Amino acid sequence: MSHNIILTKQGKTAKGTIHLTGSKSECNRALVIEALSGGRVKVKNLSDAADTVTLAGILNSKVKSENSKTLAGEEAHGPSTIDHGQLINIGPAGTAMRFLTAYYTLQPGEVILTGSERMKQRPIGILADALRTLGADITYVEKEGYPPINIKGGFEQLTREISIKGDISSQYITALLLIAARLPLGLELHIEGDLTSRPYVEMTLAMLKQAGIQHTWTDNVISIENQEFGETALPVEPDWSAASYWYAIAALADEAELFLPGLTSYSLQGDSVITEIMANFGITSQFKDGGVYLTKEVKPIVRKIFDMKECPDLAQTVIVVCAALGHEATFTGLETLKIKETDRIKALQNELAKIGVKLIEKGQVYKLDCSEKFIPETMFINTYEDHRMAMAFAPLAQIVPQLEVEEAKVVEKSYPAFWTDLEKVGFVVEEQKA
Ligand SMILES: O=C(O)C1=C[C@@H](OP(=O)(O)O)[C@@H](O)[C@H](O)C1
Ligand SMILES: C=C(OP(=O)(O)O)C(=O)O
Repeated sequence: MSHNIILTKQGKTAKGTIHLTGSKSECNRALVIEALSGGRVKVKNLSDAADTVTLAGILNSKVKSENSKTLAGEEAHGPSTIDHGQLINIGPAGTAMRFLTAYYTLQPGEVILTGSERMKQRPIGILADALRTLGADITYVEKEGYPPINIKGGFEQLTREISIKGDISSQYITALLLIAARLPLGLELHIEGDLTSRPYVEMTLAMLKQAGIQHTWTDNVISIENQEFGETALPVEPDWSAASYWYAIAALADEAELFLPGLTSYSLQGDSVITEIMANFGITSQFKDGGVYLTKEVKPIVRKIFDMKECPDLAQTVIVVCAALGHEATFTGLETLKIKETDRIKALQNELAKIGVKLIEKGQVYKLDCSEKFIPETMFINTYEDHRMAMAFAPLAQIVPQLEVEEAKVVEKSYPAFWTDLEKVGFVVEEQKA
């Protein structure tokens, strides 16, 4: 049974303190690092994002490390033996799918990794090919290049040098970097073409460094030698992608005073660039008292072009804010949106049409046309099993008198407390059976 949410809000003032959960991206890296380190590295402030809870559950249930040998022939660290042909379902978690694909090539035994119906349409071939070049045994169970995949772990490494396309998903690169230090020959990764979502690769390397793993990155080549993890804690910051919805709420309010504890200006998360993006919409971010204060000043919006290549998860947030304000901006760097939880371009086009706004694709450039924009009395938001569709459109409840959002629990993927947090700043959230 799916439940929709009806959102209403009196007035256009947003005031309150919101404690955000930990970054799903940082947590999922930290969990894999922890598992590969055999407990030397410990994650702190684990997120309650469903993708993280799923990954933690899978990694924790596989700890049977006694007496087993790793690929390198040393004593195993962390999860290492797995039951023959075990089926592991990671649901809609893209990072978990990609990171575990690499992770299980190191673990003796055989697994089938699968996910939601959408996951079976999200490509994995580029990563599987790279791992096969290293020597891993990966085969496709259904469609070539897509999950589910069968992994026979514990391979003999054939080479340390591989090439990988950088413009489809940075998650493939992260997956390889996470296991690199456990490869007997290490890894020399040549990134071909443009690198998309670059801050996520930087996050991976920064977290590995915190865990004692050194690297070099020269031009398009990242190298990591075989080396041991250090004994350390990996603290996780609150989620900046989640923070973006609070920036959107502030941007669509007349008055805002929001405090988001735990966020700092020196984040590993590229999505912290939301502070700069939203400055264009009159939002000031002041870092003090161990968090960030957002305030709003109504002013004309000048910036016309937004490149989302380094922060794709912010695209829906920023596009919806521009549409709601009738700001006809141009967007680039949206190519990867088509292979995320849904085809986010199509989903945006469909939902923005409900307020008369068009998102027009011209090659690699997307332009908003707000010439026929209107504000309906009620609006139904389809969410396409995409948490970010629900959260990016929810701020519109400040403008549209009644907003119904399909399948409220979709937000659990990254931000389970989203609806209850909205109530803290005066949104009225009512559950409605679909
Ligand atoms: O590595 C990560 O944690 C992520 C990388 C990005 O994916 P792509 O590299 O596929 O753009 C981002 O969209 C995703 O939500 C999380
Ligand atoms: C794209 C996302 O996640 P993933 O690729 O991990 O499913 C996201 O959270 O927006």
